[in-house]
Formats: sequence, structure tokens, C-alpha cells
Amino acid sequence: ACCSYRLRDALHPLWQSPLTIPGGTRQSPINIQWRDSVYDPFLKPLKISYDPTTCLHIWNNGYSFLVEFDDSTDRSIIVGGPLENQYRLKQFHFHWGAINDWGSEHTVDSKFYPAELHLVHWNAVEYPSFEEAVMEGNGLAVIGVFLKLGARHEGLQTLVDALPAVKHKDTVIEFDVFDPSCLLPSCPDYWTYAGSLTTPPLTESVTWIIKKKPIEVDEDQLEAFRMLLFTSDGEEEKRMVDNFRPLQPLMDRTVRSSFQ
Ligand SMILES: NS(=O)(=O)c1ccc(C(=O)NCc2cccc(F)c2F)cc1
Ligand SMILES: [Zn+2]
Repeated sequence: ACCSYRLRDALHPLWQSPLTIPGGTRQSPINIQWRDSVYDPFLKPLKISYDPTTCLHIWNNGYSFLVEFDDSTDRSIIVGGPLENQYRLKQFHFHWGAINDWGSEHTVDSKFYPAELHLVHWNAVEYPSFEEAVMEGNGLAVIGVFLKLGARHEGLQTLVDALPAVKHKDTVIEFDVFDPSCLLPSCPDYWTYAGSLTTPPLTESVTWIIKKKPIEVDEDQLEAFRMLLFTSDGEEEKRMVDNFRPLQPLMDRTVRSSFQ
């Protein structure tokens, strides 16, 4: 089962490089089996303080669209939770499906959500740059938030309205004030585990913090994600959909929960 799982895993169309890195023991994403997660009373509440003026631009990088932040100072940071240090916000992006039945990278009890938000932070206390932090076991902290189909999300709409301007790969638009904390559910509960980047170079440097509660977005907002393109202007159009990595084996890991 294991090798066929990896073979099927490796044949996934979107990923050119090997899907499971040789010797990878902490790959992401994973299925979070709620009943197997272990409540850790020593986990602290996650403290999030973002400065909306650190927002820079939106960029279609050919995998997803990224909202990038000025990470030259500690103005937008997270601290607490499972983290030993404070981590600086560098960018956030999403993963989504062609239809609402799938799209998230992580699953909960094998359930997919239509999309998943990743807020990417790096350990600027211990490392001089993001590029260095990406290579270290405690270099990154990514907050994952599930998106479910429901009411229109007013905070997300300002972002959705800008997407037509970054339809093609390698297009950028200035986006100068946005507070990503509006995209977080009010419930403080989360799961956390040691994992990796879910796109190449798949480095095992991420402390994942997955929020238990999803946020709600409406169909039009999901459709706006799906009208983006993987392809550059002038190339044959390929819709940017199903940009999520297949599930990876849990191996010798425990998922901890901040709640009972
Ligand atoms: N989906 S996710 O949240 O796990 C994820 C987060 C960040 C990145 C990333 O920054 N890639 C570019 C990259 C990779 C390595 C080194 C870099 F400097 C770099 F910018 C990739 C995946
Ligand atoms: Zn991601």
C-alpha cells in the first residue's frame, strides 16, 4: 500500500518534482484525524498582531496568488501558540479546487474544504532572511484557515475585486492596505504539527497551526479564484484550479490540539 500510495502520489499532474522528498519524515499536507489529536494544556493562545500598512502587492506566481508584506521589521508578527519565538508575516496565499468538493490541502477526518488560506511567517529572531529560515526545522510558521461555502466574506471581497488585475502568471498589482486578521475565524482553537512546505522545495521547516473553525465565503468569491490562470499572457489559457498537494503520510508524528 505504501509504495503504490507514493507512486499514485508521484503521478499527480501538477507536481513535476518528486512528490515525496527522499527521506522526508515530516511532509505536508496531512489528514487531521480529530480523535487522534492530543490536547496539550501547555499550548499558549496564539497572539496575532498585523499592521495593515505593511501590505505591499498581490502577485500571481503561477501556483497561486500571493499577498506579500514588508517583512523588513517586526510590524506584522505572530507569537505564542506552539512557537518558541515570534515570527514575521511574509505573505499569504490560497489553495482551491475546480469545484467545491475539494480544494484544501489539509483535511479533517478526511473531509476536504473548497479552499485553504496559508499565512506564511518566518523566524526573524534566529535567522537573517526568509531564504535561510526556509532551510531550518523551526524556520517557518504557517497558519492554515479552511474556507467553507456560505455567506459572502466582506473582508475577502477587497482582495477578490483586485484579482482580475493578476489574471495571468507573473502579473503584480499594488495592494497597499489590508489587514489579514480579518480572514481569521474568531474561535482561538487550533491543531499544530511539524511539517513542510507543500510546494517545491518541500523543505521540512514549517510549524503548522491549523485553525479548527473555517471562515465562510460565497460561490462568487470562490469562482473569482477559479478565473485566475496558471499561464502567462499570450499562452494557451489554463485555469488556476486544483493547486493543492496530495495528502502525505503522517509517519511518526502527533497532531496536538489547543482545545479539549
Ligand atoms: N503552501 S505553503 O504554505 O507550504 C508554502 C509557503 C511558502 C512557500 C515559498 O515561500 N516558496 C518560495 C521559496 C521556497 C524556498 C526558498 C525560498 F526562498 C522561497 F521563496 C511555498 C509553500
Ligand atoms: Zn500554501
